[in-house]
Parts: sequence; structure tokens; C-alpha cells
Amino acid sequence: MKILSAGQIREIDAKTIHYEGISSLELMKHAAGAFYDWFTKKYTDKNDAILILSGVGNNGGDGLMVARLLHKAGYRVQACVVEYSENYTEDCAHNVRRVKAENIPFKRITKEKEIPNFSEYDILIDALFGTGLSREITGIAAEVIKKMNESGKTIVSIDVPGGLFPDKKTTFAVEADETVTFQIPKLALYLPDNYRFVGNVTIVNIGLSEKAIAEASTNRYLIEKKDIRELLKPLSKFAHKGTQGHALIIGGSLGKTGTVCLASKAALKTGCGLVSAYLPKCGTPVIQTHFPEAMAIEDDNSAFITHIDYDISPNAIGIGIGMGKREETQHAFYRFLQKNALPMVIDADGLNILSLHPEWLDLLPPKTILTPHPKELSRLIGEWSDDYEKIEKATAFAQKYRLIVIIKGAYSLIIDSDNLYVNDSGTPALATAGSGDVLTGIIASLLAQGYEPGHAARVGVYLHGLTANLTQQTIHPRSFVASDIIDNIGNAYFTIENGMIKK
Ligand SMILES: NC(=O)C1=CN([C@@H]2O[C@H](COP(=O)(O)OP(=O)(O)OC[C@H]3O[C@@H](n4cnc5c(N)ncnc54)[C@H](O)[C@@H]3O)[C@@H](O)[C@H]2O)[C@@H](O)CC1
Ligand SMILES: Nc1ncnc2c1ncn2[C@@H]1O[C@H](COP(=O)(O)OP(=O)(O)O)[C@@H](O)[C@H]1O
Ligand SMILES: [K+]
Repeated sequence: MKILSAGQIREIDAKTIHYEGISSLELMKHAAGAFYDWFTKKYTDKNDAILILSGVGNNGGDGLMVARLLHKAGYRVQACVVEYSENYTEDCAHNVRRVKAENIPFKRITKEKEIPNFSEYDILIDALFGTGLSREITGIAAEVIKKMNESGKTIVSIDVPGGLFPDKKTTFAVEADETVTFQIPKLALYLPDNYRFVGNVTIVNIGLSEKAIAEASTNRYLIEKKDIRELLKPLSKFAHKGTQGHALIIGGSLGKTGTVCLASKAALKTGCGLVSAYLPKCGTPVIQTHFPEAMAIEDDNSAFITHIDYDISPNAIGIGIGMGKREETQHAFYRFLQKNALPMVIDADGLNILSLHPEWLDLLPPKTILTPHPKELSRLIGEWSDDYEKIEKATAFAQKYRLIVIIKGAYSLIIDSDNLYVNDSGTPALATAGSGDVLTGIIASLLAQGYEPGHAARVGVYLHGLTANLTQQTIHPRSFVASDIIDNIGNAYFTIENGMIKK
């Protein structure tokens, strides 16, 4: 799904009105209706006292229309307009008149003492500003937002939290628990710096013109299940282990050989035909006891890797996990990079070693996949002042070395040449030891199966996250462990292929 800028969204709104031959008020009706449907499914108690805080633009118009729908359905609603400007849009002014005509409790707020006492309400709906925000918020709107954020009440934002800039850094905005956004994802909703403003994000369809959306050009996308379904390779009836690819996982050191077990098992469970693990001697009994399907290749050293030599012919490599950064291991890694031309995913200590020797980055085959979490990323590209700068620097880095960079997080970001993909599968259950090792194994497996690296990155990250969504009801997020990801890779494939189990 395309991620678009505020300007592009405005254009799509206008084109929808033109192409579909509907009025802007009708489009607002669709938007308010979509929000209402979502809201009434989630908040079913009609005794909840709901305060709707609208602005004077079309986002405010949405809020007032929502007030009318909720009132009609029997909810206890108080509507307000925070009059930060006298320039009401036509559709907002229309809805103010309708709210009054329908005898819905209504209030204008122009100064601080007119701000209602939020403690009398259960839910605050924020319709103050949407994608039309053009500058920092001051005056009465800022007072209202400050009080909303201090209220401790559940806040639900319409389209975007009031004050959130869709395309640049935000420092002050409504701190919502839920944001229900209209059809087009906005990048700001998925950035870690903005989580305190955005809360959980839900996208609802409002019937924007598909033609208008198709005409908008972008290089930013939110990954959807159907995109991944299209990327999956079919499994041939005549498949045998020799056709399904051979992944080699290289890593481990004394006390950290579990990482290689996890990645190797994840690789096999993701569908490659063979998995070998290269580890120091101490790891062999561990992997052979716990994961007999893998073949083990031993380093000469018992506690850490000192050279990476093998006489097998894998199709792809996953390297770096649990490997440590000892001098001998660094040299072994360097010599390995000098001769390796296979598709590769590098994680953890592999990344840390590269940040100690940035000149080695030139040795990586094009489209090598790096999977840093934010700390590892900062070692590679330096610090950043905000998420936008992080993306800019990571993109420049990825392009310079022709790499694919996966910035891991609650929403992982995949940078592949000019393109940015946002992944929203996954839950906080994944914040558990070994979760990243499993991702390395999944991606190495996909590479070994012949997936183009950009596809392997997207399919891998999506599959990995989906395992957590699928087990939300059966495994408490606190007790979900990395092995649970591995155990559910098959279910994730089922879900993607059949759409049988809803995410
Ligand atoms: N026909 C349409 O264009 C549709 C628009 N929709 C809604 O309309 C929203 C966009 O509406 P608008 O473009 O009217 O703008 P907003 O309602 O987001 O903002 C209101 C107006 O406030 C002014 N403003 C911006 N920043 C300000 C600041 N810091 N202090 C004071 N005033 C400021 C601007 O003139 C802006 O137009 C979307 O987010 C969505 O909720 C939906 O109803 C779908 C249809
Ligand atoms: N809150 C979260 N929501 C969704 N995914 C998450 C969350 N926290 C972590 N993850 C995912 O879990 C994995 C953690 O990887 P990493 O930080 O390398 O962990 P480890 O070093 O323990 O293996 C990443 O793929 C990341 O995207
Ligand atoms: K809003």
C-alpha cells in the first residue's frame, strides 16, 4: 500500500471528488462513517461519556459528523469546536449547523476558561487538526491539547493526532491511544519518535478513487499481506531437498551457541532444503542434541570462530549472530568476506565488526542484507537527531554500499535502493531474546531458496512478525519466546497463502 504525503492526499481527495462525481461533503460522510463503524465496534458501552473536540477544518467536520452519528445511535455525546480560527471550511460549518439543529449538546471554545472539565468524560475524540496542519500549534488549540494529554482519559484521534506533522518531525501533539487513519498510510504514524502521539494505528477505507491513488507516485510502502502473497514462490510437486536451497548459518561463541541453533532451525522451518551451521567446537553438541536436522561444521577453536572454511556449497549465508568480536574472529570474518560472493544476511556481531572496519563494507556483494536494531545502526551510520534523519542517513548508507538495510523495531523499516517499506506485522511479544537470530535464519532460508534479496527481506520480516499476531490469543505476549516464532512460521505461511486466519 502506498504511503503518501499530506500534499498527495489532498490531491487524491480532490481527484476523488472529481472522478467519482461526489461532493466533498459526501466524501466526509464516508470518512465519518468509516470512523463510526470502527469506533462502535470497539467502544460498545453507550453509557460512556464522549467528548468530541473538533477544529474548524475538514478534520473538525469529520468530528462533528461523527458526533451526529454517535448521537443518533444513542451514545452520550458532547460536541465542541475549538475555534482556533474563524475560517471554518464549508463542510465544517455545515456540520456545526446540523449538530445544533439535531439538538446535540454543543459548545464553542475560544478561551481557556471555556475548556470543559475532561474528568467528566470517559473518551475524548480528537478532530482538531488532520493532514491540513501547516505550522506548530499555539493559542487555544495548544491549551486544549495540553489538557487532553494531562487528562489520563482514553483519546481516539481521527485521521492523525492533532498536531502531528504527516511528513516532518513533531514535538507537540495530541497523545492518542488509538489513531484511525483514512485509507492512506502516512509515514509519521509508523515512526518510533511518534509512538507517544499515535498509539495504535488502524487504517479504514473511505472510498477514495483507486485511479487517483494509482496516479500518485511514491517510493514508500506499507507492506500488506497480499503483497507478500504475491512474492511467495510456489512449492513444486517435484521439489526435493536439493531444489529447495541450502542455507549456511555462521556464528556462535562459548555461551552464545543457542543463537545459531535458533537461526538454523528457523531457516529449515522457513523451507530451505538443507541447513548447515558453522560454529566453534563448543557448539556442535548443542546443535546436534537440540536440532538434529542441521549439519554442523566445526571451527578449530573450541570457544570462538577463528577461520571460516568449509567444503560444502550453500546457496546463501546468514552470519554474525553470537559470534563475538575477538581479533581472531574479526580476521576470519574479513577473510570470509574477501572470498564470499553468495547472497548473505548479516546481523549482530557481524554488523558490529563492520562498524569497526567500515572499509570492509566494500567487500559485501550487492544486495547483501543487514539487519541492525537501532543501536547497531547508529554504530554503522552515526547518531541521528530524529527518525527522518535516521531514514535519510540509512538510505544514503544503503545506496553507497548497494545494500539492503532492515532497521528492526516495532515497525521494521526496509531500505532497498530508493524504496522504503514499512512492516506492521508483529507485536511487542517479539521483544524477546533470540528474536533477531530467528529473523536472520528466516531471511537466510529465503535467500537460499532463490528469493531476490529485496523480496527475501520483505517476506522474512513480514513472516517473522506475523507469528506474534497469530499467537496473540494463545500465548501471552510476556511468555512468548523466540522458539514460538519458529513454531509458528508454518501458520504464518498458511495465513498468507489462504487468508484463513485473520491477522
Ligand atoms: N474532502 C476532503 O478533503 C476530505 C478531508 N477529510 C479530512 O480533512 C482533513 C484535512 O482537512 P483540512 O485540509 O481542512 O485541514 P485540517 O482540518 O487538518 O486543519 C484545519 C485548518 O487549520 C489551519 N491550520 C493549520 N495548521 C494550523 C495551526 N497550527 N494553527 C491554526 N490553524 C492551523 C489550516 O488552514 C487548515 O486547513 C483530513 O485530515 C481528514 O480528516 C476527510 O473528511 C475526507 C474528505
Ligand atoms: N514491540 C515490537 N513490535 C513488533 N516487533 C518487535 C517489537 N520489538 C522487537 N520486535 C522485533 O523483534 C526482533 C528483535 O530483534 P533484536 O533486537 O535483534 O533481538 P535479539 O538481539 O534479542 O535477537 C526484530 O525483528 C524486531 O523488529
Ligand atoms: K485529528
